[in-house]
Amino acid sequence: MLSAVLRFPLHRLCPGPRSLLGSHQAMAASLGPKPLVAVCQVTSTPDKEQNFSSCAALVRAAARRGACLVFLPEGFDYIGRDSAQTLSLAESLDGELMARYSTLARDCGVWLSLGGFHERSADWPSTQRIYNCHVLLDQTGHLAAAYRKTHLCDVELEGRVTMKESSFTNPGTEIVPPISTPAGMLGLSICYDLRFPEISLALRHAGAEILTYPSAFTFPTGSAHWEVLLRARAIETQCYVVAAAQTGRNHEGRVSYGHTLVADPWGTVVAQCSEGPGLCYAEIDLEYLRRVRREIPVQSHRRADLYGTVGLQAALPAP
Ligand SMILES: O=C(O)CNC(=O)[C@H](CS)NC(=O)CCC(=O)C(=O)O
Repeated sequence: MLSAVLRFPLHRLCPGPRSLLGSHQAMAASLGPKPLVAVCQVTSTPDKEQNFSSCAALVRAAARRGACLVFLPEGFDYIGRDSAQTLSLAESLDGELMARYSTLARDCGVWLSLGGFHERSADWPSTQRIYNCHVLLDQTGHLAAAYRKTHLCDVELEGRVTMKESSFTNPGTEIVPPISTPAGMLGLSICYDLRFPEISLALRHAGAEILTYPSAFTFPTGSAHWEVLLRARAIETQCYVVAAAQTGRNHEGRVSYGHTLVADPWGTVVAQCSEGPGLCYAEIDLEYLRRVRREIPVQSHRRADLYGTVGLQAALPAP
């Protein structure tokens, strides 16, 4: 049976991947419509089945609107009540849940950024810890990239927030070079990584045009830091910044800050979700990005002779 989404012209607003289009100049000359991205805000719970239905409904709605790349937040698969439950629900990248997302990407013909999948890897039997893995699927459902969160959130705000991600998660050991997507070159990070400008600069040096921070921020830290940090990363790197977020009550003991947003390379918030689960959309204008970079060429004004080469030493190839 044909699913409902197939009745809609899915690729109306989506040019093909950069690699198929050739150089930046060819892209600029192509005068096609600007790629549209969709950013999802959800309230994941420990119920994986329910979370999948909610996320899939948002992805289908985004595909109907013509988005070519859809972003889901950290913990899109589930948010566990405690670390024991979080560990017990985790799957591998070739498990059942990823297979369902792969089918979803293929059926809808969209790329999926699945931030913060709880991944059981080959070292699970020995470490009994998981990875916090940002999975990127292409529009045929194939794995385009996987980045494992490198900065783990071990934070204690006295009497308010206790997070000890390292007690159940192994840190990732590498940064992943930006990936060519139909919306632009995409650099992958996750949540707490947002606090480290070094990784954003490393991705920028390696050619990123869009940085993404799928997140599950706490309320006290989110209300003080979320938008400021996201806009700062956008301004410093002159990239689009896309941040899908968990919102609301995930379970009895946890509330997430929400405020899913997209900032453009000038730092302007160009899309934002309101309260509760939902979607926001943004056009990615790479002509505008290039203008911002031309007008304020910070990248060529850096004084590595004075303060070293933050981000440049990363083991990433230059574009
Ligand atoms: O554990 C899961 O299931 C999903 N992962 C998370 O919720 C992670 C680790 S506990 N949360 C953050 O990194 C919040 C960062 C934050 O709030 C800040 O930097 O202020």
